[in-house]
Amino acid sequence: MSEVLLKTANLRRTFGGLAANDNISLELRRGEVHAVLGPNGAGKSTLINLLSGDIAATSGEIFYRDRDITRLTPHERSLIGIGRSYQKTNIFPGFTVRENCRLAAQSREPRGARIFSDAAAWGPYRTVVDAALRDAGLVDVAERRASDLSHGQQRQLELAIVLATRPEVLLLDEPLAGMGHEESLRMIQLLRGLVASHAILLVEHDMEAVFSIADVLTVMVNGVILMTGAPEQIRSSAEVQQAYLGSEEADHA
Ligand SMILES: Nc1ncnc2c1ncn2[C@@H]1O[C@H](COP(=O)(O)OP(=O)(O)OP(=O)(O)O)[C@@H](O)[C@H]1O
Repeated sequence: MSEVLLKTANLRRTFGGLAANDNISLELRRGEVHAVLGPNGAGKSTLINLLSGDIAATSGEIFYRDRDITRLTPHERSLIGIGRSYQKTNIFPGFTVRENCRLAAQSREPRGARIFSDAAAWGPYRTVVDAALRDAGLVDVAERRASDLSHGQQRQLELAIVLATRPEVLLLDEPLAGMGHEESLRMIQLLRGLVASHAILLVEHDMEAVFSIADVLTVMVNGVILMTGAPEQIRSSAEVQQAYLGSEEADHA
């Protein structure tokens, strides 16, 4: 089996009296897309926020390889190889696509070592920026201003910005949100190209896309894991049908 990069043990987060995540134990492996499904309010965003460090766990642990990272800040997690995208765009609109990636690449350096004003200091980032642009399908628009990109290209730039931080783990929060069919297919193709070298956690409402790309699915309901399994197991589970997929299909009927 492939290498476990990120693992949680009995992770819990409460907001007042509500357990938004409770007893969450899961593993993200290199070479796998692990999708997290669940109805609105199930706790998916809370889980991503806990893994990225944007919110603190109430109890439980998060391990990166064998290191306990439960108390690390988001920046510290980014430095060791955990990258996340946000539902809300994280782009500098007045900068070019390439400049956005350069800034992200530079953020990997310890704070004192950053020299934003010196363009020559960006040289060492060229390789990683070029790779991020290539892997996110943006080579042809690298010199365009981010604000001039289409919605789908801006979502690709979100991905490029994360890739420029050289992560091994990608935490992707609704990367297909607001995309048309063609744009979604393009993004799925790009994600497929990244799987071999990364562990990918995907929160996404587009079921067709999720089932077309996920190797493992975790279904959450009311803050807890209902089931984790391969796509065919999830699809054929009566429990999952009842708790989630059935109601989703009914919603879209
Ligand atoms: N900052 C917060 N303060 C209080 N309650 C919160 C906070 N963040 C999330 N919650 C609550 O925790 C529960 C889980 O929310 P979460 O956003 O993680 O669900 P979700 O599965 O991502 O939903 P959606 O699919 O709608 O994005 C919800 O009941 C939500 O209202």
